[in-house]
Amino acid sequence: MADQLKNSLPKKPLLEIAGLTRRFGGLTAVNGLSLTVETGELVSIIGPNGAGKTTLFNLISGLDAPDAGAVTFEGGDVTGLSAERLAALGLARSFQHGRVFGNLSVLDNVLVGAHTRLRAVKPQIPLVGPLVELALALIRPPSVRAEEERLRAEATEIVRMFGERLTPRLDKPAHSLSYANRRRVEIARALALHPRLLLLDEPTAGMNPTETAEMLEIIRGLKAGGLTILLIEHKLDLVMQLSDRVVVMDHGARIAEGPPAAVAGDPAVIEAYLGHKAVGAANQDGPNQDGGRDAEGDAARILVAH
Ligand SMILES: Nc1ncnc2c1ncn2[C@@H]1O[C@H](COP(=O)(O)OP(=O)(O)OP(=O)(O)O)[C@@H](O)[C@H]1O
Repeated sequence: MADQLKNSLPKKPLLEIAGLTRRFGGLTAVNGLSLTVETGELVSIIGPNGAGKTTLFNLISGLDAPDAGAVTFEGGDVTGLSAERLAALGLARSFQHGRVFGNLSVLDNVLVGAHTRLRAVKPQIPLVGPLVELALALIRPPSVRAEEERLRAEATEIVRMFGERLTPRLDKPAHSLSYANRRRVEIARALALHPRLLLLDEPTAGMNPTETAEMLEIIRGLKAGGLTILLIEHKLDLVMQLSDRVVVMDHGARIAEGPPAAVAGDPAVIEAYLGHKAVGAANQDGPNQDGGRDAEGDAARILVAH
């Protein structure tokens, strides 16, 4: 009976953003944005350079606080919570330029994610708690050793998802890895948190077509496993293949939303990309000078071709 009642109630979205706003001086980077993500969905956020996508991620993941609006995660208000608290609640993210602990090995980077998760679920005893933890770390009783072994096995398993790219490098320091591999490590670390929601900020930036295709398969696998994903991605062919829904931002606001094919054919979306492309071409210091890539030009071509 209780189950029947539960099933008949309207399902709450996993993530709900309402009227989110962030200003930097006179610039409104995110402007009254509202958005929902349902459990199991893969929603992509696209938009030209400077549209406000990363700022939006920073607001959702607790790296920055909004000037107005609210973020609700699993039905609870999480607006303004710290990134660490949010990670403990199951909200993990990767960064646009990849952030790893350079001096730690691949495995230890991933273990950081697992430990963050464990710290969150363990009861914290005020004052004596840290002393008990220190004592356990020094004495390493069998129960602690067994838990460490279990975590290492789990972290190794996560790294194996990235195949020959990462598995032979388990013990290598992260600073010795290629850029693409550092990005993979970062995603592996986020997965070790056992996230309920994974935020991926341009996971294929700086990757060649082969690496991009590999990452597409990894994200596809995560989605097939039921993980809810919010993705920022400039490579629109990847967005078109992966997304259940696409949200298009420009100047901090949502200008379109819908299934990939519908969004691709939306004249406002094409205009936003082509407009930025024209500005970028006319201005040598413009946003298209980002690492020499021409993502907006590529995006505009894909949209027009659709
Ligand atoms: N800390 C900050 N201080 C001042 N302005 C900022 C700050 N962070 C972002 N901005 C500005 O806010 C706007 C949105 O930036 P944001 O990085 O969110 O865009 P984006 O859509 O992620 O762009 P890209 O695709 O190039 O990564 C830009 O004009 C940017 O210059």
